[in-house]
Amino acid sequence: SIFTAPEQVASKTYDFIIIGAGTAGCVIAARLSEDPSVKVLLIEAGGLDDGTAAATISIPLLAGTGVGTPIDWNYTTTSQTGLNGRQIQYPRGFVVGGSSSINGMIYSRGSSEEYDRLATVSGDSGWSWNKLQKYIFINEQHTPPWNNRSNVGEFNPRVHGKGPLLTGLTPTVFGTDRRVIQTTSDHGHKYPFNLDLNSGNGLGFGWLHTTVGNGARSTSSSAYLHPALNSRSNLDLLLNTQVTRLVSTSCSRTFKGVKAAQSATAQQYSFNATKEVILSAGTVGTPQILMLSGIGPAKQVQNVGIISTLDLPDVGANLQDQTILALQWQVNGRTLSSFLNDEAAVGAAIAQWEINRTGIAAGNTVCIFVDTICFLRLPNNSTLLKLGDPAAGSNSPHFQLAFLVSTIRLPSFANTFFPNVNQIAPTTGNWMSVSVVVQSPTSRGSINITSSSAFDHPTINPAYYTTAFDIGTAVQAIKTLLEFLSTSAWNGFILEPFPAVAALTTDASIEAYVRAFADTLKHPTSTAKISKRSDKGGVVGPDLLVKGVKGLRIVDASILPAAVAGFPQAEVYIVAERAADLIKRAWSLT
Ligand SMILES: Cc1cc2nc3c(=O)[nH]c(=O)nc-3n(C[C@H](O)[C@H](O)[C@H](O)COP(=O)(O)OP(=O)(O)OC[C@H]3O[C@@H](n4cnc5c(N)ncnc54)[C@H](O)[C@@H]3O)c2cc1C
Repeated sequence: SIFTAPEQVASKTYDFIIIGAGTAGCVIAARLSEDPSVKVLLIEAGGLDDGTAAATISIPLLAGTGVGTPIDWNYTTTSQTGLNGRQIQYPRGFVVGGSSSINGMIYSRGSSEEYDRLATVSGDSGWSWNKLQKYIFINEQHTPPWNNRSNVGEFNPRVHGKGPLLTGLTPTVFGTDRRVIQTTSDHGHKYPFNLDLNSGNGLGFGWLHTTVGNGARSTSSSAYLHPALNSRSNLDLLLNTQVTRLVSTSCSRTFKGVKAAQSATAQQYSFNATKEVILSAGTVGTPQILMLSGIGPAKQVQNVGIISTLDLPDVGANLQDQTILALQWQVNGRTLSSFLNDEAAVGAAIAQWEINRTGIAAGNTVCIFVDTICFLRLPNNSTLLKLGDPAAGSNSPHFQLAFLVSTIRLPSFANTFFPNVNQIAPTTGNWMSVSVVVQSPTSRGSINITSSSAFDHPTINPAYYTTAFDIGTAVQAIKTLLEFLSTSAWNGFILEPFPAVAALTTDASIEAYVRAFADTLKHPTSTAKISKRSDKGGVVGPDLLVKGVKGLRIVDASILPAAVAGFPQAEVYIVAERAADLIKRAWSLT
């Protein structure tokens, strides 16, 4: 059943209570409720992914437009010293499906070494790439684009499974895509083509999967939750209700319930879990709820008047996030701006989508869609590596360059201009944009509560570009991009750089550009990171149970030990699938 207020929920006792119907939470809810003998309650702060939200979420053309709307938590970071003191808008999904309902839809698993690192830091080989294969296969499924364009030679079918999460490649090859691929064929030793970046080999240039299938966005809600809700009576979803804190049994650290309310002034309701409470509130929400419950750095918790239950210093610490910024060139080709600025044309595309989920709107995202991408390492002789190598291994990337295309990817069209923060897109000319991401940042930030109320936003401080490695890697990434675009495939296509890009002639000018324009890529992780059960540091052990307490598990991006070498949602899905299996085994469920 679906409830819109806590008083509607007749039973206050369930076997499992899951906090947050986001990317991970929906997977856990759907998998646990496969066993008809258990009752599962899923509590979500946001609303259902229907009504007006449904179009924003489902229509690929509109992906990205949920940011800054009521289906976004609309957080803001603290002033970032590494970004000239700027504060950054910090989106997170506030709706069923969580961030999988508002994200950029890119599906990229990263390198196998990343999962092997998860196994090493947790001391559990079950988290290794090889052992996780079965969970990857029951999660994801490659599907053809809406126009059935052949994807032969653009991916490896053997590394994709039969799961409910639908992914696919672009419906139309774009001129820029062809030039990227051409460069890999002209200079394969330097710019190697990778048939499938989801194969565990996460380095090189290749085609990018997105979570789009049958012409629509696939989310953890559409893939997992709704099918489960539609077919089972042992799963309840409570909407518009925020968990305000976890409740332990008296005089013990066994967590057997939650308090929840619809606003700071509304009545608080209690719900009890006879088996487990599972926290899936995300990298921001999870440490916030832990601290509100007295679990976290004792001093921080006490500062806002909460009694410390368990001094766990790593709660809210180790925040890692990646940044994005774009470089733009005027090119010899038509752009899509006229379509995107033409309300009637966009309206017609959406009307066509509503009829049969085809056409331009069934493509991919409107402003930062990527068909081709590369994940690269710093040169082996880079002095930056003397600072230490934060990548998961020697086959894992330090940075990413993504070749941005817009919604209509007809062969004769060029890319549009992707403006950085505070940049205004030119109204004339045809533009190509390429984004730059430091994949393995060493800067560490934090999440902290500001009051004892769950309804006050926590402080979010990603501490961007506060290490020499991060800024140096961004500079190197931009230099690599400039070199890549000077190869022959781009001759005659690139006319001239945007003035701000033309000014990038020295390391100092590139660094200034990064600090002026870098924005969040919206990939925060690691605020409740995993470690060996015997390790003093970390928040959860290899089974994702919170250290030092009983009955409480965390399953979301906060447990990841480090920023993801691909894009995080794929890894969150994979972690959630294995976590569901661990929970089922712990309670002998089917
Ligand atoms: C705009 C945007 C673009 C992105 N683009 C990409 C991309 O293209 N590819 C990619 O791989 N990743 C992308 N990401 C990141 C990716 O979506 C996230 O890393 C991933 O979805 C996180 O999953 P999660 O389960 O940890 O958290 P979420 O999916 O965010 O789920 C957390 C859920 O908990 C709920 N919640 C929080 N607090 C409470 C509370 N107190 N009570 C009840 N419920 C609560 C939230 O409302 C939410 O539904 C993007 C993210 C954003 C925001």
